[in-house]
Amino acid sequence: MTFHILISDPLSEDGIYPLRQANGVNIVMETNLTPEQLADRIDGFDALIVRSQTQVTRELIEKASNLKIIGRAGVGVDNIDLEAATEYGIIVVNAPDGNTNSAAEHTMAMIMSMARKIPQAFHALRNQQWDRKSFVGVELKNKTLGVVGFGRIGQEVAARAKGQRMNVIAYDPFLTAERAEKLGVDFGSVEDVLKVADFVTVHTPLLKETKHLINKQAFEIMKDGVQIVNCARGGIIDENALYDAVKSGKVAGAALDVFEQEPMVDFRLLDLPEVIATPHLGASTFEAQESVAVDVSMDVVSYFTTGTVRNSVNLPSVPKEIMKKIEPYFDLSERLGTFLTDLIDATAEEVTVRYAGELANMDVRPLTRNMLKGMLKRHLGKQVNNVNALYLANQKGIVVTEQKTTESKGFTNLITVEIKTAEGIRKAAGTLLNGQGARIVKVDDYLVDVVPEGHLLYVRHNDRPGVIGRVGTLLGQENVNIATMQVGRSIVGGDAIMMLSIDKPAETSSLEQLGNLEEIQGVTPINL
Ligand SMILES: NC(=O)c1ccc[n+]([C@@H]2O[C@H](COP(=O)([O-])OP(=O)(O)OC[C@H]3O[C@@H](n4cnc5c(N)ncnc54)[C@H](O)[C@@H]3O)[C@@H](O)[C@H]2O)c1
Ligand SMILES: O=C(O)[C@H](O)COP(=O)(O)O
Repeated sequence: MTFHILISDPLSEDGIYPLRQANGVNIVMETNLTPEQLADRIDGFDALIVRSQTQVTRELIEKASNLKIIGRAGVGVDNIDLEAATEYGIIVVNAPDGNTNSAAEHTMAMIMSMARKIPQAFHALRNQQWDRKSFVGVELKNKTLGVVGFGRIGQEVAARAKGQRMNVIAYDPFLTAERAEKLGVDFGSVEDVLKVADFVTVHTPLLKETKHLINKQAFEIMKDGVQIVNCARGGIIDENALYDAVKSGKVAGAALDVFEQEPMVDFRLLDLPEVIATPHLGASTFEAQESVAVDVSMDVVSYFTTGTVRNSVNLPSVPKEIMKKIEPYFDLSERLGTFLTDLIDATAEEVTVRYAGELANMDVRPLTRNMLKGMLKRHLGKQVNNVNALYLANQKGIVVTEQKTTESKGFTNLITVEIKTAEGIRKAAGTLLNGQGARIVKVDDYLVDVVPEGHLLYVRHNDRPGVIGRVGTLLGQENVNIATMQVGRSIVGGDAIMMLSIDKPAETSSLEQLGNLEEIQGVTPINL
């Protein structure tokens, strides 16, 4: 049987030698196809290998009736419709480590070029102007670099910036004080970073949460004369807001490798002399291209020879027999992870998952991974799945422990998730009720009975007469319909909680008003 592979973006020829050496493969390289031509060509291929340029849309996937694996020779998978790929049973693999170094080096090259106005000076010289006055730069030494997104590339950039004698302050939802100390950087909230940085560089994926993370308000809190870099993804910085901030003089320099639309169509930013740019070249080195092509080719070969892959972005690796028994708990596990993450406003350091009842006699590792997926997806987005969740948690320094006991306190099975942060331990327990689906039955030490889906509000309050009524009245006035309400308390007149299920997410202003009500200690929205 022949395995047909289409490579639709330029890949290093040296890097695809694992494909060339494999038996039974037919490799087609067509790197100039329009989306329409690609859609016409895709049927009949077993594998598609891309970089960031090919848009692997749902429409394309629906036309690809033989497609089994998509290889992304690079990190970002935002050009691939992962939901559609998963839905159609197509494995997506990427090459997460292969271009880290090149992207970090490019970021430093951009920072230094921007600080010393090298592209502008070169441009003038090319035009035969010997101008030494217009291009006075600033030193990096003793300046503060703010790194937003402290993953593989963010950390490599920080290490290089320290080599330039810069101070580094970073923000990442997974960065703890201990880890920051170990890596020799300061850390704080995203606002802390933006307020003190002389240079800001972003290294997050493009997610719903990071879209326009650097916007008008973010620019307002930055130092006057700040310089800003985006070598991660177009869209993390709001380009209109950046244009205004540069025009007003607030931002003294911007270095961009990536854009909201690629290939670029709106060149307005480049009219500004303070802006320098490259056309998405962060990973464009011989070394990185060879490395990502080798990684992704090896995974494609491994897939069609053994059925296994190393860097899956969407493949649940669960043995069939185990899957059948524990499958009903997959969704509950994931929701418990997301529920607790929404509840906690601090970085997870340790996670313990306790399985009680019949589950204690089974291999529940896939459930733990699913819970971690629920926990991590808020910040890592689509790249986290059942296969890579534990790896990613460990990479973030989170210690994960499973515990089992056959005693389940009245439930056939009970899954309790406990998350330890610098602020203490929070926990939630859930079960499947016979015929009635999933329930969260305990939050911290409060007994509840909550269906873990939709929009929830977790309200901490003092157990006093009239509080529940006031909450109901206010939400009514705000046109928020309460579907269900659960109340739990420690002792009469002591601390208590309300878990409300509401029909639509509450506006920030409604949450603020709720939080200001008498006897209310705090309100946390949870979206499952
Ligand atoms: N310009 C290029 O050619 C090029 C090359 C390689 C990678 N990239 C892009 O760089 C980005 C980072 O790549 P990586 O390999 O370091 O990924 P990574 O997954 O190792 O790191 C991303 C980090 O962002 C953090 N994060 C998520 N949401 C956040 C938020 N709201 N605020 C702050 N941090 C947040 C995550 O916790 C994670 O630690 C990706 O978007 C990738 O596609 C661009
Ligand atoms: O996410 C990535 O790996 C980079 O953006 C590189 O993209 P490229 O493969 O198109 O150079």
